[in-house]
Amino acid sequence: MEKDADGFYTPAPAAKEKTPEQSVEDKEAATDLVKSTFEVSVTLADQQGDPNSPLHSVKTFEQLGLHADLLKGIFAMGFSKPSKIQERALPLLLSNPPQNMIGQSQSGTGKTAAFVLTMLSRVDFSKNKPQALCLAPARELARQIMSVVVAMGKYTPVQTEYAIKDNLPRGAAPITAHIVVGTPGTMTDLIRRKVLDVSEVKVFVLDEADNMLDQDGLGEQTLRVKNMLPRNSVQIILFSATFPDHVRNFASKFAPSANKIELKKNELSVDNIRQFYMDCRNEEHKYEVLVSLYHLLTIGQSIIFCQHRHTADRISQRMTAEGHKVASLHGAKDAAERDAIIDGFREGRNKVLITTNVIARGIDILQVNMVVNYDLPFLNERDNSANKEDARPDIETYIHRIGRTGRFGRKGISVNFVHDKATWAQMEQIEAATGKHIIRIATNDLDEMEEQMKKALK
Ligand SMILES: Nc1ncnc2c1ncn2[C@@H]1O[C@H](COP(=O)(O)OP(=O)(O)OP(=O)(O)O)[C@@H](O)[C@H]1O
Repeated sequence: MEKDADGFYTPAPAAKEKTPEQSVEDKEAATDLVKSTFEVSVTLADQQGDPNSPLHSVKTFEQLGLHADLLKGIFAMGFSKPSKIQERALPLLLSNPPQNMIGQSQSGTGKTAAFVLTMLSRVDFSKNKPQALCLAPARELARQIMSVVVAMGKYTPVQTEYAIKDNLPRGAAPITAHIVVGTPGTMTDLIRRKVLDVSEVKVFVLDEADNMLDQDGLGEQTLRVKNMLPRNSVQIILFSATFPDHVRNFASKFAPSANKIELKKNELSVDNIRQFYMDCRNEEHKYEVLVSLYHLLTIGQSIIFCQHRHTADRISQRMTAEGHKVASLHGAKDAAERDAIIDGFREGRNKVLITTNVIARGIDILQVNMVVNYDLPFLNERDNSANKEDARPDIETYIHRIGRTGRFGRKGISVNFVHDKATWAQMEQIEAATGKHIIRIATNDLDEMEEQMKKALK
């Protein structure tokens, strides 16, 4: 086990709309910030290897022996040095013969670039066939991953295709693109319809892998895709900020003999996200408190998470009727609308996004400096135990939700609304599981909230 204690993250630039040039400058400045304070443990599939050997960690992108066109793409994105997970994962991901990887690192620390670079460097551009597939749990995340593939591959001849709903019409010609990114249902459908020929696939990536493998969620569909791929010749890459025990075993079977990079349990969320809670009297009071926070929510950008679609719709309609500008996004909206809403938010046209767990994972919008858990995430959804005392908090989803702020060393704050015994108990369990203190802010003291917010974001 290797320990790093290089210091804390430093403040992010003010949240304003940025020109592409400014974003690149920000990222260059940010590269130095992700000197993590967290511990990772590296377990090599080949037990003879020494995980602390310099060969298993790089300090520069140049050391990776990447093609010059890829290096050019990386630098054009404003990345000057690899982040910790990239330092550790990339040498293992790129070594030959290819080896599977199960990689864990906190939210916003640069996992995407690690797997995108692997896909791009393994593809043979002279073959017009799909060679790398990447699955994500939601179309918004698939589109974001694709934007990284396109940016990083800007100076390569890479061709890409989406496997997301409403992208390819019935009767579409076979895909000739090298890299296909999508969601598992559509990916399965395209393979079955023979629009996607997988015979040349050599890299298979699951982003948010614990979610993709969860038996109660997307696990079955993901397994179906894997079972259609060539046997034994595909490099399987699993990445997430969380790998709860109940999926770890399955992950090890899914990606056999994988190199593993793991976080310690109390290192699951980054320290640069300050966590608060507000003690509301009841459901209606939650709404009033949210409205009273509107000014603070719009200082930068913010995401409000609800457990149900109807709550997201209801509060956004009410707030809109009362003259506030908010957008709402959830899985019941049609594909085109979802794309327009997330793009509008990404571009800063909307500053407050009210949503469900659909974008709890992976979404990377640097200007988001506040996350509100209007409802805490909980499990036991099927028994409809929303307000029952036995509703267990969904710790992983909580970690991912608050991770929508505090990206790549920036600062951020999260606020939980608690309003009864059950939500109190859930929050205490979250505190215990993450080992992070959640600070109370009075609901009637907006000045304190503003003060705390300024302090946290300084
Ligand atoms: N080496 C780097 N230098 C500068 N910026 C980087 C570097 N690597 C990644 N980034 C930036 O850091 C941000 C977070 O990266 P990314 O979205 O890959 O995080 P993640 O680890 O996948 O997070 P999550 O667990 O939430 O999905 C992105 O804006 C990305 O462009």
